[in-house]
Amino acid sequence: MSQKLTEAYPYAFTVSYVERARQHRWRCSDVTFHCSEWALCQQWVQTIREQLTALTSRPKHLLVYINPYGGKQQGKCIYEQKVAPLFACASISTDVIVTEHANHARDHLKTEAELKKYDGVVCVGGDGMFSEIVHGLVSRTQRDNGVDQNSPEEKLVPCTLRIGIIPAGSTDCICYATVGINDPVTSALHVIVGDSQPMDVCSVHHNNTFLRYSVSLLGYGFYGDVLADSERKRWMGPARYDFSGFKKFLTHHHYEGAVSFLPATDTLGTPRDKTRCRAGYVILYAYNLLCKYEVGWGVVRGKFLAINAASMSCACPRSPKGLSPAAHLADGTTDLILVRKCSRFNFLRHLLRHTSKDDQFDMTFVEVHRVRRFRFTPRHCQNDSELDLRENGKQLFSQICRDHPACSSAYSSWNCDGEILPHAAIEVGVHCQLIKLFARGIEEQPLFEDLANPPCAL
Ligand SMILES: Nc1ncnc2c1ncn2[C@@H]1O[C@H](COP(=O)(O)OP(=O)(O)OP(=O)(O)O)[C@@H](O)[C@H]1O
Ligand SMILES: CCCCCCCCCCCCC/C=C/[C@@H](O)[C@H](CO)NC(C)=O
Ligand SMILES: [Ca+2]
Repeated sequence: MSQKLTEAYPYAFTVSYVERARQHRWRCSDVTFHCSEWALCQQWVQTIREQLTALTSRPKHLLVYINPYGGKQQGKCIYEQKVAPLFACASISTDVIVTEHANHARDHLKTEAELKKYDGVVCVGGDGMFSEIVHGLVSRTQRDNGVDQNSPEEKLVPCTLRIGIIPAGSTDCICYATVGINDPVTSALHVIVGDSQPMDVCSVHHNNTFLRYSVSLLGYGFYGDVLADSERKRWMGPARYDFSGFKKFLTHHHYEGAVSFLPATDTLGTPRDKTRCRAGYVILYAYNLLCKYEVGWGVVRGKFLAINAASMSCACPRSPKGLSPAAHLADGTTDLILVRKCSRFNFLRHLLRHTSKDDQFDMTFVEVHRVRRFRFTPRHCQNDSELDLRENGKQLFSQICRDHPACSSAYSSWNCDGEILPHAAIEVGVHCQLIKLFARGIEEQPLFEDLANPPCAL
């Protein structure tokens, strides 16, 4: 809210508010009120300020990290031109750090940042930048609470600070799947009004050693290969995914192994539901504990083109309904999608269904399970020297071996939210609602917008 004293209207004040626009976009609008007397005008201004200050869910001081090299390298410009003026208008003060190298934000959060000073952390970038913030905050929280991240069975302590995402990346799938659009102004307004959306986080381990956290996609086979190839083509910007996607589609590699999983039989809903995760979805019973007892584990062995675990829909501009359209953001489960070896034609049909209304799971070579934990063991894991070399970190030799025609199709890599994991054999557990975002989930489009959604003052 701001107070304007112009000659034409000496007793006037202006209120800025959020207005809903098309396709989940939010915009900031102004309305100016005129008063007959100065004192009355002051009384209004003071009362509105008091009301706004009393809203404790709204952040007052934020720590902002900008990745100047994400997506089309517009992060700094997007923040300065579109977001900073809105934060200033809402009286939010900020400490801004423009990152100087990869993992700058993660390491700063993990060790240095004075987190007590802030009401939230905002990242300007893509899914990779968000992942840095998650790793920094989750690791810091576990360290501060004496929790050992290396134990796959450990119950992790939830983070208290909320995270805001100002989209400036290539895929922006986490922003898209939690807000409904990758639009910097909309995301800034969700931060300002103090929205809160809990979110699940998967921990990924290998041999009782912590590797990484994942919130969107863990993909072996097709999505792992696409990522590995596209990382070498970062100079192409977001188009690298299309190029590598086409290339890897033609390559058509399959990978052998066993997937064991603990089905989430006690939750409401399945991955084949027609219902979608939308704003206001309430979890009736949330698991924060990882299930210790290995009862009811299932095993699927075979040759796979893709093994995907989608902890959220993974909707993005490329695929507006996502890899698993009915997945939920905060139900403590991940949707395990197994695409068995099939013809190129059938795989193309499956991929194209991500972009249409048809069910991508309704195919004989695709199966999907909603799970709380899973493990993957590649077929040659026990005695294959290539894997031992990779897992010992001898990356150069491993790369030479992978490029050799005889070795090239034995193992893929895991795509973990856009980062490549160094191990093929992994164990994954879902930690229900470990983090919170400045978001509210995708809103249903109301029939009568004005009645259903009263405006919200900044
Ligand atoms: N200053 C920097 N220099 C180089 N790399 C950086 C810097 N800051 C962050 N990074 C790294 O850049 C990687 C990519 O960033 P980001 O996720 O923002 O964009 P993107 O990969 O284009 O988008 P998306 O992840 O949505 O596909 C991240 O993994 C992050 O660790
Ligand atoms: C030949 C036609 C192909 C059409 C295929 C459309 C399917 C697109 C599905 C995209 C899902 C993206 C899931 C998001 C993963 C992110 O974690 C990661 C990091 O940003 N992005 C990618 C591309 O790996
Ligand atoms: Ca989930």
